Amino acid sequence: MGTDQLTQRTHSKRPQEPVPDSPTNEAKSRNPVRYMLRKQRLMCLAIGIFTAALFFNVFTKRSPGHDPVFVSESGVPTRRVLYEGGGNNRRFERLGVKPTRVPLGVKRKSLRIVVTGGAGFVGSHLVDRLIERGDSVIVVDNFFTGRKENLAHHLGNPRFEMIRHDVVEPILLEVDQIYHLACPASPVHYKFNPVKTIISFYVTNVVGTLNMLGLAKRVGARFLLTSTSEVYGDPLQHPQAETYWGNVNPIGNNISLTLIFRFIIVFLLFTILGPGVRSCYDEGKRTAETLTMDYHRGLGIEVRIARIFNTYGPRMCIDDGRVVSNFVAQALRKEPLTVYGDGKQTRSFQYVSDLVEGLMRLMEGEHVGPFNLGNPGEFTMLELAEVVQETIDRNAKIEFRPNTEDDPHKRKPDISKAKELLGWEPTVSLRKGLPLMVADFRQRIFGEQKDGSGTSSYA
Ligand SMILES: O=c1ccn([C@@H]2O[C@H](COP(=O)(O)OP(=O)(O)O[C@H]3OC[C@@H](O)[C@H](O)[C@H]3O)[C@@H](O)[C@H]2O)c(=O)[nH]1
Repeated sequence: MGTDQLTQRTHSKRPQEPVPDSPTNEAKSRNPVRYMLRKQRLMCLAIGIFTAALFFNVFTKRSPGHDPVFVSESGVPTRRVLYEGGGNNRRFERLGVKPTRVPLGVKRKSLRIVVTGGAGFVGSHLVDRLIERGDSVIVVDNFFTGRKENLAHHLGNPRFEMIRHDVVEPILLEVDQIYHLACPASPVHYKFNPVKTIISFYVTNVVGTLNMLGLAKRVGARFLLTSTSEVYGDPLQHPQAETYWGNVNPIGNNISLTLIFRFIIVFLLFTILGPGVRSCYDEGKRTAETLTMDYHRGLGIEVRIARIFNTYGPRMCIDDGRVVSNFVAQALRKEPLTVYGDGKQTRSFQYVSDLVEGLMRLMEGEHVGPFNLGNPGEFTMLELAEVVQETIDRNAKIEFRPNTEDDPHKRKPDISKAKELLGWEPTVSLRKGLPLMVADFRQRIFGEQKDGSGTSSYA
């Protein structure tokens, strides 16, 4: 029976089956999807890539508008936009800046970066941005003016390390980039005892810079020096471009003087003339610039030089002695705002996030510098006092005090070079940045009052 039934079934079905005319037709008729996958694999792959690209472009692009501090009001994309954004790079090409675009799906190489003075006001904001960008950061700080609290939020992060170390001593670290910020920057610190300070300033600026340049040479790292607008002294050119050699009292020397010669002259002048002269800072930084360029020209070290103009923002030392921190703290404490001299001297105030953006662009760019990094908006000290009054307390009083010796009469950066070559310009106005600093100061001053001795002087 079995054999008969089988024979019959087979026999009866045979006429209904299509006669396969080729193996392709056979496969197509059995499973068309499988056929597509097997025979048109390339096409499928292309469709897959296209779909993935569409997905990542549409759903993973971050809007730069979520962070008010780092967003360009003028529409100039920030570094973050350069890395993650697309399409808006024609503007940079026009400016001659090479936009850095990482191919889709390929992660940017994480860098190892040392920041000297990284626990300070500017340094800690820079560290925040570098960590946020995905780099590993080692902070080297002697905590002379830097504060651990500025970096407390990074403790425990495996990409963050903090070393108590004075840059006047050599240090060996395997890093790709060195941001050299270590140096107290407030006139209060360097005007207190100039004769003594000149030595420590020269040691910090000269030996510290030499040590970090030496490190850059040993490990092949790129080195960025944070110099200062003070190198222009009391400028005779206004605004100051990078080509201006400056007007620094008391010797009015130029950058080509040799290190030892300059040191001896400045030291002797301090000893003879006594305190009151501010050039220990100016000269220290000018010498550091000279050394940086010498290492670049003579030894081929990759260097960058930033000349930083007056900067303000959260985490500034409250009793730093600089004008913005003084005015803000005084207004909050209901004390009179101390205006030195007639208050007609001018300065340009940049918010710290703008500076950090400029430093990072400079480091990543192709240009040695020097570059002025400052906000060209110019204010007299009386105008600044007015903005502080508007922001904190309209009834705050003004108290005039004698001005300090050699105080520059005016200062304003010409930032055409940074605009053109780095695609950088400040985006945070004084009226927008000041409230952010006030919020931080308010919290720290009144927080300190609660934790402190309990005096009612801040009430
Ligand atoms: O309470 C104050 C403090 C300062 N001032 C005046 O405000 C002006 C600015 O003084 P600051 O001490 O804030 O800063 P300076 O411009 O003198 O130096 C600064 O410049 C650039 C940075 O690189 C330097 O780190 C910093 O020293 C000066 O004219 C000063 O006389 C006041 O009117 N009242």
